[in-house]
Amino acid sequence: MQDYHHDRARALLANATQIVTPEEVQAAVKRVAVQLNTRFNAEKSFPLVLGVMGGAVVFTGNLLPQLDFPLEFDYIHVSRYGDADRGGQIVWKVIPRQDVTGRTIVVVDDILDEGETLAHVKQRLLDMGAAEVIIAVFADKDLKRAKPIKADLIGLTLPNEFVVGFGMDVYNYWRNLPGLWSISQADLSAAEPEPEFPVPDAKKLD
Ligand SMILES: O=P(O)(O)OC[C@H]1O[C@H](OP(=O)(O)OP(=O)(O)O)[C@H](O)[C@@H]1O
Ligand code: HPA
Repeated sequence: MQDYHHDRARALLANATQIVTPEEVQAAVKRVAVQLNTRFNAEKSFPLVLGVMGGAVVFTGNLLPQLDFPLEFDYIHVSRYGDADRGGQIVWKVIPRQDVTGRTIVVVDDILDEGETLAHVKQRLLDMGAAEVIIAVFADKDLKRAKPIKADLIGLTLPNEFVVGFGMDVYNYWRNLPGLWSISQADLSAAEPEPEFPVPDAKKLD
């Protein structure tokens, strides 16, 4: 079992391509930190920063020590991809625990992909009475189509590929990489499996 996961994780990475270096990752985190500092040092507020677990764990851990204004931190836990490489139902594992009524909330997440997760999170916080919800993402995936939500702060823009590293996983592997890697299309579940036996011609089945 351990061997299986070890070998599978290594094989996925061996087929992957590095698209962002660790240095570029750190520069992106800094860009988001500078923008948040500029904004929150200019106003006397006390935002609640909410990391969206689990993907945001690395971005949040790198970002928080670079923020230099008073804030409160907590996390929420929402998942839409689970163990898959395609989004499905949104599952809340930890809901907001603070009273968010009237507060400015900064939601921190690793990636805005189709935008379903963060659109849902933002709406839930507004429904709970938050005054303002600011979305800060490490990465925004360029899908070349409209999304249900736009991030207010973006560290970097990624191509429309399935990416791992800096908190992002494929099948729960490789959240720990300091740079970003694009997983080979052939390794994703959308890839057509080779038929084991010749597939009968549909016309001959009537
Ligand atoms: O924009 P979307 O298409 O909705 O996808 C973005 C979400 O997907 C990932 O979470 P995931 O559901 O994989 O859970 P995880 O954070 O535990 O990896 C990521 O952390 C975002 O929260
Ligand atoms: O490209 C991705 N990689 C990892 N997790 C994700 N969740 C949404 N998109 C992605």
